[in-house]
Amino acid sequence: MHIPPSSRLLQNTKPVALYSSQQVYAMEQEWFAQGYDSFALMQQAAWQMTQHIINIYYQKQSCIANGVACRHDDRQPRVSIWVGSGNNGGDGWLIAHYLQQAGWQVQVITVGIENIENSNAFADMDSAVVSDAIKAQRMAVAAYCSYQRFEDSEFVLHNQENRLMQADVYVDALFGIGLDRALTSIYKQAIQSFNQVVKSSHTLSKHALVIAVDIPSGLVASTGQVFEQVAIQADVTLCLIARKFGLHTKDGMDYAGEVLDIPLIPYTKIKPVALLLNRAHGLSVRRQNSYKGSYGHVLIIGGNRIDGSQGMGGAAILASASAMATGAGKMTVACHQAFHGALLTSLPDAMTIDLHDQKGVKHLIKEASVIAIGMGFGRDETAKVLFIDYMQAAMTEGKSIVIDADGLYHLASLQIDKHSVVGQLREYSTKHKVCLTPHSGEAARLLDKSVAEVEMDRLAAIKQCADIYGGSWVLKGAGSLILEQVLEPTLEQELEERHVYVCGVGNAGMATAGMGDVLSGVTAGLLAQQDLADDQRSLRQAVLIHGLAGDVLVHQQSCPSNKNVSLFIGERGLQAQDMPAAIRHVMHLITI
Ligand SMILES: NC(=O)C1=CN([C@@H]2O[C@H](COP(=O)(O)OP(=O)(O)OC[C@H]3O[C@@H](n4cnc5c(N)ncnc54)[C@H](OP(=O)(O)O)[C@@H]3O)[C@@H](O)[C@H]2O)[C@@H](O)CC1
Ligand SMILES: Nc1ncnc2c1ncn2[C@@H]1O[C@H](COP(=O)(O)OP(=O)(O)O)[C@@H](O)[C@H]1O
Repeated sequence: MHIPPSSRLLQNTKPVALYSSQQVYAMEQEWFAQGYDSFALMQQAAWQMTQHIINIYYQKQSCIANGVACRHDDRQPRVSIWVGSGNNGGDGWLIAHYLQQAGWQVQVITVGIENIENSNAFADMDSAVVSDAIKAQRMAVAAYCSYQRFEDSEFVLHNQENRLMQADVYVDALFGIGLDRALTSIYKQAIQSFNQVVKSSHTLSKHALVIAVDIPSGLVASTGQVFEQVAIQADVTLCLIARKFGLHTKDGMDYAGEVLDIPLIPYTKIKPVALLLNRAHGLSVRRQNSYKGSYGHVLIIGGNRIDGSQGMGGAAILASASAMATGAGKMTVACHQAFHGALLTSLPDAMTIDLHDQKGVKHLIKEASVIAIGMGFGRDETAKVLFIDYMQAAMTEGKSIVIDADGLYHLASLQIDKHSVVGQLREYSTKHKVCLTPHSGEAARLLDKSVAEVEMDRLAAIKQCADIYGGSWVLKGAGSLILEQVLEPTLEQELEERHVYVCGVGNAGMATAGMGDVLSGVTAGLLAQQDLADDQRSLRQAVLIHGLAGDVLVHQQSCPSNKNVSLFIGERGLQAQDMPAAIRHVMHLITI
């Protein structure tokens, strides 16, 4: 993934609107309803994609050999275009036709197409009975584009090394936004074969390029789901009409490669399902005439040790160190006494109290500006009683609340118990900041669903969480989703559907234990700093800072502004404990 350099970490561009397949179909229908022709749109799409393919290919040719420009060879490029039976395949046929006109050597591989029509090619081209995909196929066949049926050939499985099959560019036009379920056997086989052929081209050091038409086949555009890890592995996706949600969450991030937009039709009024964020809000510098009290007091409640089981003191340490790294003024940690020593060794700036000292903790809840509860809090009955008690105290005192991990576990079981605290929290969250930060497993429990059901439709899951429990939510994972509560909304805001945001930063190095505790700390630390504007201390800002900090540790180019800062660690081996230093660095970079 391309990571922006520090000068581009700030939010100076508009978030990218993301749409579902159904919405893109609706845009097309709006366009056709105005009298525009669908086949003309397909031709336009294919023509523009052809130009992109030519440009990308030659750009790549001139960049190989370690950035030293070298002349590409004189032979015409070879392209292998894999087409399915729908309109995505239609795009592929037309691209084949146009590339052949441009002098490229073209080979079309068809999948799932019974009969290739090669007679009477243009007799009924204007007829509405003939689908756009068939029209496209006829045009390509009439222009003598060579083609082969995947089903007939058995070629891929047996002749992967066959030089005839080797190409410089592979175009995937098997499925576009029409893919909505797990692949049937022949398509699965075709996609696996496509990836294998590309791989064998790479081994012949051909620098083969894979370009997906609209969306890599195998990836569901509305959800980002790939079934059984079978999808085209694209270098570039040429995204038609509007950016698809599935390209930026879950598996989409692994398969889409670089995404280039080909808008084709003008602005639509259809509201996107989500907005992609890559930039954080800039932070103002602190006032000189300020003191620790100006930047809030965070109370972390977590880090418990249940008798006879493992302790989770690290969760509280990571959360508190991260909150301090965002610039919170003061920190108290209510954790099991067994961890006080360890906590003070790593974070001497924190104050400590025993998690089980109910009177003392409730007194501190009064003092604090933000309560973050649940990280390593414990799941037993005693912990549940404490959770209810501390939640009620925090609500009575009107505090901002962050709930994570075991806090979410208790919330889910209190929902099953029909405990009044759930309703109270829902009501409370309409007037006060409440942030809830589950991963899919925790969300599944909160929704009484399986993890697979949550993963199948993460957008629906985060909306259901917000509907049931109220408050602002992040559904963590690759391409975390964020849905924020508007406090005391106007009637207009109440009627308007809220935006879901997708976090466009962060990396797989962050898939290690404790990263969620870090996020809770960042969220609480920002909330505490009331000198910051609402957007600057929002949940989406916290998720962005957390992701950017992960990127600073993994991608050297993320922190070029300060050559003296050496935070680079790399993806494998990144640990949650590395994050506070990177958070501090990001906080500095985004201060304007
Ligand atoms: N004129 C326009 O509107 C423009 C459209 N454009 C292009 O059209 C693309 C959308 O085309 P599309 O709607 O035909 O869908 P596409 O992805 O080609 O395949 C649908 C077929 O797949 C089938 N199918 C689904 N899942 C399956 C599975 N798991 N296993 C097996 N089969 C499965 C499904 O079957 P069904 O559900 O009907 O049974 C159906 O037959 C879009 O991405 C863009 O590239 C551009 O040219 C711009 C102008
Ligand atoms: N592949 C990834 N890409 C981007 N962010 C990730 C990835 N894997 C994990 N993260 C982020 O790291 C954090 C992990 O949180 P969580 O699963 O709660 O960890 P833990 O419970 O161990 O603290 C989340 O914010 C998540 O979005």
